[in-house]
Amino acid sequence: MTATQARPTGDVALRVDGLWKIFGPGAGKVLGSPDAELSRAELKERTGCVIGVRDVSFEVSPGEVFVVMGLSGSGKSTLVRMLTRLIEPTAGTVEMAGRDITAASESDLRDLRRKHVSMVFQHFGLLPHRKVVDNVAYGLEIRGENKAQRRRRAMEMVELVGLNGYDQSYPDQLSGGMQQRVGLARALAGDPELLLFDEPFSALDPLIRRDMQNEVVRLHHELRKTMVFITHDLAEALKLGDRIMILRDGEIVQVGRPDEVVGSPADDYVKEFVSDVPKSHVLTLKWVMREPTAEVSPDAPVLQSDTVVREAARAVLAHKGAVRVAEGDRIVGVVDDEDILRVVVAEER
Ligand SMILES: Nc1ncnc2c1ncn2[C@@H]1O[C@H](COP(=O)(O)OP(=O)(O)OP(=O)(O)O)[C@@H](O)[C@H]1O
Repeated sequence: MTATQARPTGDVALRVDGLWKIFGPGAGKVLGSPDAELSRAELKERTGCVIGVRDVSFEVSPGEVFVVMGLSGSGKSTLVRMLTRLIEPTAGTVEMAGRDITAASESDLRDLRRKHVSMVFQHFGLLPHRKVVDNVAYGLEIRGENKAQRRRRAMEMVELVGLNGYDQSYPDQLSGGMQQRVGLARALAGDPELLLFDEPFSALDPLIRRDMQNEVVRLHHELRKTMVFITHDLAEALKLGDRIMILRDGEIVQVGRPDEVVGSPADDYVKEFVSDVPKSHVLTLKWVMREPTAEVSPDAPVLQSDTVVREAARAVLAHKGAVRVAEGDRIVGVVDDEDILRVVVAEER
């Protein structure tokens, strides 16, 4: 198994296997023919078909935040829409908690979208003539829940996303950030197993955007929902993702934890992406440590290898000489002032 296909073990919330989307007339005939080997540009030139997503496979664990990142046109929206079959895949399978979505009937799909999966979009999609509380309750209404129940739940969600006092407002009376909070509350109201975010904060001002990212981090800590989050912003991906999948031209370039993507970019495309990242905020000691040496005192402090460099800096700099780095109980390396400063100084440059 290659690094780009690294898979988590244990339970699986979402499994995507060999997923393809080819747009255009005759798209169904491309797979299984030699044309399937062509590059995106060559295929377009030869057949007029466009590859949206090419042979993508990955798994998401329960409670994981899985970020899909790539430039415009890399296939992010097509991929996320195929997960609930808002776009029909050309080939491949999608399984959610063991359910085969690709084989599901229309009524199963309706059920899936009403009860099990919620989506948050860039354009909030709020109903302008409904108050905040009624927008939040909308999905519950469609599900047929009674009025008292859905109102109670909607008010809980309004409070959860920090919109207390705005339940009777209309969407156009709220700022963009607040409208997106309504979108979040609406998505959470039905207690879905999986939340899909399609560039939800791209249209927001940078400060509001940061607030909303923090809000997602907070909600995730609180609710531990499985999330698939689409973005073209690496900083957002690093902040939110337990793992990040990087797409280019519809294909997977790399899947890994933030420190893996920054510490060991799969190719020049990813290297370019991560070149401006403040590395000390992302890299862990694992990426800067050296082999343990005999000179390191057995009394030297021990830090875990998954400690972020920036957080370790104070302890390392405060100690005279190298500190030890451990994985659990096992000492796996040493780090001294110079190793830390090398990362920090490179960042300054
Ligand atoms: N309905 C369609 N018909 C033909 N080509 C399409 C269609 N939808 C998407 N594409 C093409 O598929 C490719 C992937 O598009 P997609 O919108 O998934 O990318 P994206 O990464 O989400 O981009 P963006 O960030 O701009 O939304 C692009 O080349 C796009 O032009």
